[in-house]
Amino acid sequence: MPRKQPNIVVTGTPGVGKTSHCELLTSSTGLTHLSMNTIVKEKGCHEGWDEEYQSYTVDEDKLLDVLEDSYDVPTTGGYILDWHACDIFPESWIDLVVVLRTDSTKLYDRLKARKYSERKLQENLDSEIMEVLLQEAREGFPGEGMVVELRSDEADEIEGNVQRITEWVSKWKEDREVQDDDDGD
Ligand SMILES: Nc1ncnc2c1ncn2[C@@H]1O[C@H](COP(=O)(O)OP(=O)(O)OP(=O)(O)O)[C@@H](O)[C@H]1O
Repeated sequence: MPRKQPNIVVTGTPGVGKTSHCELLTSSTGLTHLSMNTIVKEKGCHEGWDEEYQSYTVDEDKLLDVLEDSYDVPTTGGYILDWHACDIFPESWIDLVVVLRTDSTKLYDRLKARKYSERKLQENLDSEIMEVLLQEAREGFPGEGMVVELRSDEADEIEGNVQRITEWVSKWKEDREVQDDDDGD
């Protein structure tokens, strides 16, 4: 059975604005925000805390099992998956990948405000400058129009991005309804 609602991945380097976008998208689209950071922590999808990186070492297989078994992500749809990586998600689960991008000086300020270590800060800045997540998204989701790159430098850009994604969701649903009607004929 095809999904009645789409699944969207919102990805990007830490600090780029994923949470800020997802919170607004939840109310404008009616989709459910699933933060992988929260699920990893709450459902124990990890192999412990890494002191050096100040983050959990994620058990990706367990995380995918939880998304499938507890949330029915691939079959019911209707989720916004918020994660700083996208290559763990099977292509068949996902309808759109949004890669948020930001200027490195702005990212520096945002991560500095979080008191990231110099090493972690530099690694994330390098990742943003090298477009690591954009490449990952394009390789993992090669289908036409699957990956959208959006700027998240200024606060007022968030609203425009949210509007654009919300319009995409409406169109996706309309197209499915037309298809269902055609199949019913
Ligand atoms: N487009 C933007 N313009 C100005 N400030 C922004 C923008 N997007 C996010 N911020 C600010 O940057 C900080 C980080 O944003 P946010 O938590 O949404 O990032 P994130 O990508 O979800 O990070 P993480 O991956 O660590 O969860 C917040 O203080 C937020 O207010």
